Amino acid sequence: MGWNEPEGQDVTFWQSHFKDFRRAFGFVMRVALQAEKLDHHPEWFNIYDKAHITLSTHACAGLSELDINLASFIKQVAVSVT
Ligand SMILES: C[C@H](O)[C@H](O)[C@H]1CNC2=NC(N)=NC(=O)C2=N1
Repeated sequence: MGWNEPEGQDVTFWQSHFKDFRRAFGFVMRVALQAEKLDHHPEWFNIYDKAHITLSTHACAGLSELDINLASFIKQVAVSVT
């Protein structure tokens, strides 16, 4: 679990070891609600116990404060899922 180094224009978060689908999708749901609140929407992938999120800001074709803000929220949620 963790962030990759920014590669070019985005930052990717991955979490591959949730215990099951319920936890992985619960994580995605919590991030979705925060994304809607911030009006800032990730690109993501989920299969069973894996969730993979890519953050970028289309408006500036790169990273913005909103990505950093959402990234820190995502990390907090991810570590709180047991
Ligand atoms: C109109 C609306 O505020 C914009 O289209 C928002 C919506 N969500 C967004 N999400 C992301 N990731 N980047 C954006 O530039 C963006 N723009």
